[in-house]
Amino acid sequence: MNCFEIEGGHRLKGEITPQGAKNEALQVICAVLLTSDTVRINNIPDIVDVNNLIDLLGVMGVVINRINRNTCEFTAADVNLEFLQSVDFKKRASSLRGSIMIMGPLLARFGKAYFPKPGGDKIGRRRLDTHFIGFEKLGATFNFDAEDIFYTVEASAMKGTYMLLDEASVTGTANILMAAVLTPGKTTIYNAACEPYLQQLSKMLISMGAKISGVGSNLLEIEGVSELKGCDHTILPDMIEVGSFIGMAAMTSSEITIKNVGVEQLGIIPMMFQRMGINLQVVGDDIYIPTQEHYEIDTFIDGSIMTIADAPWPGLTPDLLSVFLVVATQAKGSVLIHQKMFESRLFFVDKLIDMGARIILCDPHRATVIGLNKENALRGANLTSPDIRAGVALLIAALSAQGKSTIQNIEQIDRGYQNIDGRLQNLGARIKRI
Ligand SMILES: CC(=O)N[C@H]1[C@@H](OP(=O)(O)OP(=O)(O)OC[C@H]2O[C@@H](n3ccc(=O)[nH]c3=O)[C@H](O)[C@@H]2O)O[C@H](CO)[C@@H](O)[C@@H]1O
Ligand SMILES: C=C(OP(=O)(O)O)C(=O)O
Repeated sequence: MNCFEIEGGHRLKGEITPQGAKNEALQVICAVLLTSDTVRINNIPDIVDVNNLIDLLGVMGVVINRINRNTCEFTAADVNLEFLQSVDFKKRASSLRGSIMIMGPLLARFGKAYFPKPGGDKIGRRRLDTHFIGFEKLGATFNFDAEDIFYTVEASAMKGTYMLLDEASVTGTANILMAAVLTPGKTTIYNAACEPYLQQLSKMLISMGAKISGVGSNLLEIEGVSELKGCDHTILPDMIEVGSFIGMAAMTSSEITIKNVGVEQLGIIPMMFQRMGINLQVVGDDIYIPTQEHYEIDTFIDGSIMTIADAPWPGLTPDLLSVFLVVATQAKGSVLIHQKMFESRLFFVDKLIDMGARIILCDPHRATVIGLNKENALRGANLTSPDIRAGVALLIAALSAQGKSTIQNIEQIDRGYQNIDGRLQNLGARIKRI
């Protein structure tokens, strides 16, 4: 097991370019199963979760042609459906969460799909009801083997319909959308998630011949078509990486330019960092963060302590709350971090408290952070990364801390961040993989 050894307290400087978005990659790579034609995808992040999904498709019979580190061609002409019952399939599919999105395409194209318990971050209960209720509405029958934890959906004929999702699930919407594009008739999905990941998936499906309207809203209308063709798709920059780098620059008092961020698709992320007092400037499609010795958290207009909470898009993505929390530890002022969606994502604050941060964990969903205003640096510590985003938050804390830190379980960070140590070394970070 690798770990990171970090000597903190040094400023960083230079330019960094975000990788392609992990959560978009997982959607659009699953979408290649919708056609027997070749689909080319550019700007694929070279990260563990995405590589596991590509390998899974490969063993399912999809022909994969890796053009270079970040570009792949996929041809799903012969998919081996029998493999979906094998032990190997169960093992591979359950190594990540995003692979659940093979179900919609398989159901639409072959009339059946199977799935074991999905993997992904252990950040609280993560139900799949929305996915399966949606498939059932389209006419599929659903079976859940509770002993084996194995999900089955089958349909001899599906038909477009109206559905109101019980929640705006990101992967659920993607799964139902991919099933609906090949389902005869009109499907309406209300309370659809509308993250840039889904906008990009829709854009790709439209270029494959799908008929979708309402892209970017929570009301998607789909007119089913009988087949889809190949396409060439480019993944957006990873907005979670962009946010992580903004937080890192502020915490380490560094001057950093984040290149080609896809600023139009960042939603309220830059504004929320500005409310944390961080000076960031949008220059073309780059974000420039000058060295800042101090940053002061805004209050609400009435002077009360600000709350930073997650919400379905275009609200603030839950995947950045750990970064906002760590950034607040060195701000001037106080903030309440409210993680509404997940119930086990804030426990890593214990480690920040060990490093000297002033945080009160009010309950599993809420933490109050009283900023140190950089008057006392955090102390280096031995840390373990509990999940992908807490892992990055701890990495940022370690880079800002006085002294040496080690971070164990960095496989969690590698799931979502491409060559993070190498890219941070280029900015002058003293980080070693040992
Ligand atoms: C592979 C992938 O793309 N993973 C992302 C995806 O996971 P995923 O698609 O699994 O997450 P969902 O959107 O289904 O749900 C996430 C959590 O939020 C809750 N919920 C969801 C919608 C809603 O309107 N209200 C609500 O409370 C759910 O009950 C669940 O606890 O979306 C999450 C929410 O942005 C992100 O954290 C994950 O990184
Ligand atoms: C929670 C995340 O990922 P996953 O859904 O793949 O576990 C994430 O990307 O922050």
